[in-house]
Amino acid sequence: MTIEFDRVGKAFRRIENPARVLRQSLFGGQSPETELFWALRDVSLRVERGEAVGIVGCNGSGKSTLLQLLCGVYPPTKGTIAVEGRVAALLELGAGFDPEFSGRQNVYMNAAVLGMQRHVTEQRFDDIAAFADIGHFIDEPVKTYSSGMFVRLAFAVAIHTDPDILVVDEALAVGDARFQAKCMKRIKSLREDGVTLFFVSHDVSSVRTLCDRSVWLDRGRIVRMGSVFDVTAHYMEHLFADEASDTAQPAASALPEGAAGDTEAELKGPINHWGSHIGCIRDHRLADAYGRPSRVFEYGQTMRVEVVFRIPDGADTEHLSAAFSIKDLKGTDLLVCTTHDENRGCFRGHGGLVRATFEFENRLTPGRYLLVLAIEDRSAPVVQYYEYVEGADYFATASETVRFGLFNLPTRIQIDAARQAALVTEGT
Ligand SMILES: Nc1ncnc2c1ncn2[C@@H]1O[C@H](COP(=O)(O)OP(=O)(O)OP(=O)(O)O)[C@@H](O)[C@H]1O
Repeated sequence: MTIEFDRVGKAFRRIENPARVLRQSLFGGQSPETELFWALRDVSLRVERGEAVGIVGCNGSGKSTLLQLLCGVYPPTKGTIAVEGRVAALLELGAGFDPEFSGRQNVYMNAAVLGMQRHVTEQRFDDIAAFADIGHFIDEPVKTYSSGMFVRLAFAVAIHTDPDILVVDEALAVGDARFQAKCMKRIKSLREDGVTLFFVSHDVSSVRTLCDRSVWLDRGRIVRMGSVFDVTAHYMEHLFADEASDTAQPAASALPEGAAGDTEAELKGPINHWGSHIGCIRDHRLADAYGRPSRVFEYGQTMRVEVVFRIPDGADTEHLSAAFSIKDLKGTDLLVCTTHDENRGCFRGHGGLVRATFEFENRLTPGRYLLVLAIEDRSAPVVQYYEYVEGADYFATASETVRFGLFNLPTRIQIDAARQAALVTEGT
């Protein structure tokens, strides 16, 4: 066991009437009334060494409070928290850095706070500076840094202090794409070394990439906890249901908690199913080039996705779109195809039932995948769903030879003798 939260609650005292504080400071009188606000309630959670837990939830749901309790920033109001191991945290920007000192001085101070001895920091300083990659700014006062530089340095220190538990709160969102990718890579390699990860992000796909478990918080309570795919799918369903029009009826999910597990038996039925016209998708099929239904496809084989749907009453057929996507079992979209983007207005003049057939060469490397089907209204920049089914079907791909990557593009390859070691651009 690395971390255990047992019926943890955290309350903050909030001033009920801020105007009264001002009045009291100006004119004296009765001190302002405060109320207890429970930012977290009854949170029980057990995390084993090496697990990666992604915390999701709307603004104010208690995610940061949970991380701060974990890092010991303040004690819980109720319940107990046990943490075994050294915690390195990237909480809010600025935490742990002194703006008046240079980056270099801050590295030493910050590493010391994180429990590293000075000679170890000395040995690692060049690696830290190289990872942060902020050039001469390393010797400038931190107050002159951009928020991106700040995160770079803070992250560089945190990952070089041999943490047992790494806690990352949104911070990566500040860095540029290259730095984010570098951090993701580094977090993954720390995970392989057995580091426990707590990760808060509004970006569900990075939670899915980095974490195997997830906790969804809402108004301080755990709504759902379990495999990352299952929890984030329900969380997204909730978000979309909120955003969709009032007529949208989120459907009860057909799959129980933990459905994103790995056995075939668990992968039946949709994980996520919602929309304003649920039921407009009448049938679908995965098939080979001859229309024979199949759920196993060879690499390079032609695959078909066939869908029959009823055009929703009153739908604007100019902007109606049928779409499918293929996801890996972590929920990453590997390919997405919509009639709107490929063949806009193709349903013009159609009414009643329509069949859409998508045919493509399977370039997915061996593995298991899920099919998402959607009937969309693309008249506005934000896609509205008449029906969305994540996990409409599941299939596997196979290959006689080893294939790397997620999927490969048809590539023309040419090999010939090179006359010199450099490539020369024609006509220059
Ligand atoms: N020190 C504090 N004093 C009073 N209230 C607080 C304090 N810290 C947090 N809160 C309140 O607790 C609730 C949960 O806050 P928290 O920052 O944990 O949410 P969050 O899920 O991290 O939100 P976000 O996604 O916006 O970062 C919020 O309503 C917040 O206003």
